[in-house]
Amino acid sequence: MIRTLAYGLPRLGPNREYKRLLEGFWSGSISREDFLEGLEALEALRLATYREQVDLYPAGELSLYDPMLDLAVALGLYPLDPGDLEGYYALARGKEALPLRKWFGTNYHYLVPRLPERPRYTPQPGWGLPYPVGRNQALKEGLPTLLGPYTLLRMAQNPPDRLGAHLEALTEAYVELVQPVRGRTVLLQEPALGLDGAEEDLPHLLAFYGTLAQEVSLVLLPYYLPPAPRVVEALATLPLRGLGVILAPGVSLPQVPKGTALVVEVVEGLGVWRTNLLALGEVLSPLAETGQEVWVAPKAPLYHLPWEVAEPLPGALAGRLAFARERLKELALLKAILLTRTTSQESPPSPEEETAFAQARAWYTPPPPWDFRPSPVPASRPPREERSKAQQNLALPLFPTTTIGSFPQTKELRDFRKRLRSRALDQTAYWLHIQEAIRANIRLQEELGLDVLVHGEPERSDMVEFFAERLEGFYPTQKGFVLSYGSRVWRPPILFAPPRRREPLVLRETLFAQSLTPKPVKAILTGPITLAAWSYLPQGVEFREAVIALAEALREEVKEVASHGIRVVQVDEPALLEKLPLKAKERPGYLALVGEAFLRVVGELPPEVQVHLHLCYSDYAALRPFLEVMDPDVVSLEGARQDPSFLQTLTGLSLGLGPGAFDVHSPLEVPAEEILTRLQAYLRYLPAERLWVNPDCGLKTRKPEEALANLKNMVEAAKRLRKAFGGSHAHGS
Ligand code: MET
Ligand SMILES: [Zn+2]
Repeated sequence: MIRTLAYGLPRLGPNREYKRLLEGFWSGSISREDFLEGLEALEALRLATYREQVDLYPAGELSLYDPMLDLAVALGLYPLDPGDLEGYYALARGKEALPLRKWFGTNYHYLVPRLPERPRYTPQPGWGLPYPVGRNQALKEGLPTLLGPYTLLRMAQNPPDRLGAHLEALTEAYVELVQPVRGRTVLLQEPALGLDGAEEDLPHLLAFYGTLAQEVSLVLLPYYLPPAPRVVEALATLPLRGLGVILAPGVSLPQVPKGTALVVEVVEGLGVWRTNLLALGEVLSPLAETGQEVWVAPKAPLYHLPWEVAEPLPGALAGRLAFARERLKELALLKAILLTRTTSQESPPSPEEETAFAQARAWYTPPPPWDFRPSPVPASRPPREERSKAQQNLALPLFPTTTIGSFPQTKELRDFRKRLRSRALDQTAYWLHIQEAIRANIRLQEELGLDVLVHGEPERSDMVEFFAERLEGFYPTQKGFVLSYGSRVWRPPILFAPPRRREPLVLRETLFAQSLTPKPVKAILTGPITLAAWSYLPQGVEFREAVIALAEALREEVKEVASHGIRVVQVDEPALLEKLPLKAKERPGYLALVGEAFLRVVGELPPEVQVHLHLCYSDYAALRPFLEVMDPDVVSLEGARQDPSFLQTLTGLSLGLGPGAFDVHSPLEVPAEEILTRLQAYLRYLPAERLWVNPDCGLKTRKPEEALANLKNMVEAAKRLRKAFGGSHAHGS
């Protein structure tokens, strides 16, 4: 028997309904009743969309904010009364909110729950299965679904050293959770089974799943990363209703007991290219012919894709993309192909079969070749002493002050951009407005007395989308929104051909800014790792290849910028550490790639050009080797919210370091006194001549008056610090 299973259809909805509902409810413009009704309608639409194309799909999947939070609440980690939406949202946003973290290397952020010290879990009535939204429908249709205990334990703020006791307690709790749907088929989502270390935890896991499988018909679904072969083999011995296996090169499908369906995960959930269904049919039909029950499914939940392809596409992309809804269609088509292959080998194909094959054939076109040959990797930059010496002509004081790039974006600016898009404003008029904004930013920075200036990035809607708009080979979508966290959405651009500069990327804006001031202005570029990480990659092209090609495009820009006399270049790589591979054996290769890509971008710059690297919040424990291979002159970090002791891991590196004078995510004013204390704390870990003074990220999301107040205080703090160090002698090393 062949069936289709899908999961994770975007809760955002076809027209960002989810965002509107959440934000309306939070702001008070949508009443509680209307809010819940709206969510129910959205869930009904999602179910109808599934139903139209696939056989099996989850019910009650529509989270109120985040599925991990739902699970944490259902298990009583944060006791809430039934229906206490205010309490729920207090955990998701606001002062006491749980921290956010990236989810399995994707761009979705989940709320990171805290496990109880003692393994005790008490399911909360009203928050478990069926979940608050889609409650009525969930009892009639679809598979009730839960995130599994292993994913909870591995992804928590405080993963336990030994899982045994927690898994034992969770067994009881999950058994209680599934009582309302006892005997039904339940979909347990366990992406963490693909992480390193799952093998060691197997005995406890087998006990857990084995027990739960006595209560419900259990479908166990790992996704994103293929679990180790030994893990798959062991899981295949359990009396499950279904076991998910990610089809990947080198993965062999396990033997499962009679009565267990193999959930073969075959279509992409993280990429946007249509699937070669005929080729897949060839691979799967021998399995289907054995009589094995097969369910075809995606390799990842579908919410990392936009809802559907809903805009006219340029020629190179037309007929080649599949977003979430198209993935459902692919599963249906694949099923049709498999059915005809297994039933009618002997007899001539029926008209239906012919249609299925014809459709599958027309569905897919092979990708054009990735026509890109990188130039040789440049030799490493001149030694640091030579660079430091050459950079003394920047004439920077001790504790140089700077910002990370973006200045507050006003509504006016956003309106100008909208009007440019709709052609109500022409390029020339738009450029005049941008110049106006740059002029104001430069004037402000000079008045404040900052040392290294920026143009303020008024022309950028988003640090990736902006570059995608200016590089050939990228398609920045109009309507391809996906959820980032909560109600926040973004539009990942699609890289479909080797990126080439169609026009200068940052040159015009940077030179204009530099023309207004004698102080050095930084040219600021989003780095190749981040551009690749926050885009959909070309079909059949590895992350590595995309990164190298992007680095090459940036290299040209950087050279041009320097040849026009710009003396400081900053590469922004906020995605650097979040892209650190989840599997330890892939990390050395990644480190090498990061080093090579950075060198390709800045390696040919003369020693007098100062190279800055900016990184956002991440786990800095892993940072040091990256700074060693990248070897920037200055690095700025998003560290203002961390304990300064995180710098311990970076002592002895001979580069300028700006760990962050204040947190840009808070609207609060930080007094100069407090900033000074923070800077002094940093000086416990690094020598004075290395400390840079800067906000910990861009100021784009702040109100102008908030940014101004804190920048003023920051410059004041730097001045006082210099005084304490006996005046402002030149910066050097
Ligand atoms: C998320 S990192 C942002 C860096 C960028 N240059 C900015 O200042 O906004
Ligand atoms: Zn940042």
